[in-house]
Amino acid sequence: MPTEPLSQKEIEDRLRELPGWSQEGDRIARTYRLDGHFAATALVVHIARIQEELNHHSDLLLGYNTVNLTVNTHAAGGAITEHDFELAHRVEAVAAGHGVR
Ligand SMILES: C[C@H](O)[C@H](O)[C@H]1CNC2=NC(N)=NC(=O)C2=N1
Repeated sequence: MPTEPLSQKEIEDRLRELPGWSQEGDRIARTYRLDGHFAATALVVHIARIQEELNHHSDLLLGYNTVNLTVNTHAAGGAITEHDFELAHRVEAVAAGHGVR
């Protein structure tokens, strides 16, 4: 998959396909709200497995019942690339199963 930086229009077009996701500076971001701390922690573990499989890793912030994910592509100098959106879609595909609100 290419690691070329996406243009601002490409980023905005792709974010429209990802309700709940937004651009925060040079990253794309999402916060999930779960039903308690253990559920939030379980989602973090699941995300970690996906990230290892993709070899693409976000920064995750675990709160009491929230998981905040922010990501960009280090290999592209911290730009937003297709890798970041691939991760976002993979996480979205499993998040509902964790009972996100
Ligand atoms: C060597 C290894 O493939 C790279 O460091 C991978 C690991 N995880 C990564 N994660 C992110 N967010 N960006 C990268 O460029 C990246 N590269």
